[in-house]
Amino acid sequence: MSHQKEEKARAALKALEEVQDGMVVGLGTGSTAAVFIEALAAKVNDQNWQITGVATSKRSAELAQSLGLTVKDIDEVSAIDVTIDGADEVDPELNGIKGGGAALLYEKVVALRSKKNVWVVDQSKAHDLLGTFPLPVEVIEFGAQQVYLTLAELNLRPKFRMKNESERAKTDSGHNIIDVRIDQVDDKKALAKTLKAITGVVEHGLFLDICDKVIIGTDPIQTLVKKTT
Ligand SMILES: O=C[C@H](O)[C@H](O)[C@H](O)COP(=O)(O)O
Repeated sequence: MSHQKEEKARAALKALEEVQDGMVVGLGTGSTAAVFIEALAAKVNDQNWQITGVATSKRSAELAQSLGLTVKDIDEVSAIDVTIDGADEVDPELNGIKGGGAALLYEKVVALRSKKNVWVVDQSKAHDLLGTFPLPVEVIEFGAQQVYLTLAELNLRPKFRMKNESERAKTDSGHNIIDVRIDQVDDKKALAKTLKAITGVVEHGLFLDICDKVIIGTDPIQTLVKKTT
């Protein structure tokens, strides 16, 4: 197993400690979240726990169900106790970039209704400043090129995410993704507002003030916890 995979697995397994019998658990998307889902399913089967999962993508729902976990739609639960998800980049204030796997929209919907959000990452995701990783912006198909032009006018160096040479990638909602570069942008909160205000933009992958805890799967494990003011 590669070093990075080992760290992802260590973080994902540690996150099991966040879950107790009876909880409704948000199931993130990506390779790290997948390890968590597998470990959670094993724990549930072993301990005979009653856990309800709320998935942040079709593939996480399918994985969880294939392992015997109960999965409900977000609109079928009254609350989500904790969500365990991966991230593409995280800073020391627990702000992050998500959506490398195109699941940012459902991930943000689930995260914003979760009592606690825990991210599981390997060391390569931890950065002092956000912006090394391209920021995904989810846009509706109609007029996507117009949004692209607007993002170019904002000097965000947009690039359509492609499925193959001729086809644009699509999210679970059937939207397109435009990846932008935000390494030159100092005020990420202002950028988040600007992006949300563009007609045609559904969501962006800046997760600001959402995460409560980051587990970095180094040996020994490092934990970052949100400072309460
Ligand atoms: O859209 C995908 C998600 O935001 C993932 O959580 C993120 O890309 C991290 O994925 P991984 O754990 O595979 O690095």
